[in-house]
Formats: sequence, C-alpha cells, structure tokens
Amino acid sequence: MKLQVALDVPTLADALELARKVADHVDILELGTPLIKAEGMSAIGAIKAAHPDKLVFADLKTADAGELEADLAFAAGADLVTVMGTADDDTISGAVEAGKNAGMRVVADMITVVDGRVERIKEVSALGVDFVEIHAGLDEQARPDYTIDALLADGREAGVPFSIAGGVSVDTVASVEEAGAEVAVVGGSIYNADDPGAAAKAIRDAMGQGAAASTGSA
Ligand SMILES: O=C(CO)[C@H](O)[C@H](O)COP(=O)(O)O
Repeated sequence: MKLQVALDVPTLADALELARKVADHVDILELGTPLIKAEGMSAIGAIKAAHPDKLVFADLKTADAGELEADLAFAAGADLVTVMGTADDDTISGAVEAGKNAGMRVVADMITVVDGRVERIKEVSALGVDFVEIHAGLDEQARPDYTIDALLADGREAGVPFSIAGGVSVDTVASVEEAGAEVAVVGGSIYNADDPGAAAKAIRDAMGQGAAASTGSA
C-alpha cells in the first residue's frame, strides 16, 4: 500500500514547506482542492518540479467538463487527478479519455456517496477509472458518530482497486492496509501535527513498510 499526503494548506509556499518535511516518508503528494483553487493549476507543476521522484495527485474533484479539467491538470504536471464519483457518467468518461491520452491516471472520488456506494463504485470502475477513492470528507468526519469502518467495509465488498480517505491516522492506517487499499490518504493527521515529518514517518512505520520507495506507479 502506498501513502498519500494531502497538502490541504492554503498557499503554494505552505505546500512546498509541508512537502519538504514529509516527502521522505510518503509516495504521493496531493494538492488539495482548496490549494488548487487558491493557487491555480500552476501549483501542480511547482510541486512536481520540487519532487520529481514522487507521484503528484491533483484533487480537482471535477464535477463537469471532465476531459477539459483533467487535460489541464495533466498538462500542468499531474500524475493522477480526481473526478467526482457523483458526476455524470460522460464527465467521468471524459476524464478517463484525458488520462488515456496523457498516459496518466484518473481516480473517482466517492465523497458524498453513502447510500448505494458499492453499486456506484462498480459503475465508475466500469467507466475506466484507475481506482476509486472511498472518502468521507472533512464535514462528514466532523459528525460525532463518524468512524472509518463503513469505508473499509465498502472497499472490501466492492472488489475493485481503491484508496481510503477520511481522517486516516496512525491508529487506523493498519486497518486500511488490511482492508486491501492500494493507497491510504492522510491529511489532517500529518498537517495538524506539531512535527509533520515525524507524523508521516509514524504512519509509514505503522504500515510496516519502512521508508517510502520511489514511485513509478500506484
Ligand atoms: O480531500 C479531502 C477533503 O475533501 C482531504 O484531502 C482528505 O479527506 C484527506 O484529509 P483527512 O485525512 O484530513 O481526511
């Protein structure tokens, strides 16, 4: 399983600083949606230029014009982009087409899909996305009864390649790996830590894989 850090910070300068602190311990550097909105697509290339040995993930959360938005992110240097799992099937297919043309990968973000999630995961997988991100967003995580367990159960059941995002921490990353995820996505547990580098290393160690390898593929 690979470890992806979500650089959910407001400026490119903050993202470059955070990436520098954690890069030794992660495989994939994610530009969070707010960062891309604040800084634009050029931030993708800046992160890639600073860390050419890492996969760069642009969390576009595209809801329409899938081919156009994915094209822009791939041209800017992204290795992977997200399209919303709730988007129109043609939007998802458009992003998949852009991925094929660029030789890069497309991930369907299943955020806000709760009822019927396994069925929709299978549908978007059949449209050709490379994997699905089974995801509880920050607002869903803030509810008092939130746990990661439903995400893991749906990953096990769906039978397609998946990542997990939704407050993954040093305490839960082993269960994400045990569920069969290709990628564990971690934001707040790293960027809110007093020492983000140490937090990333602790999560990597909890995965039992030691230091991050060079990342030609996820
Ligand atoms: O995409 C996101 C929110 O929409 C976050 O990047 C993702 O949820 C990972 O962060 P955290 O570990 O804090 O949940």
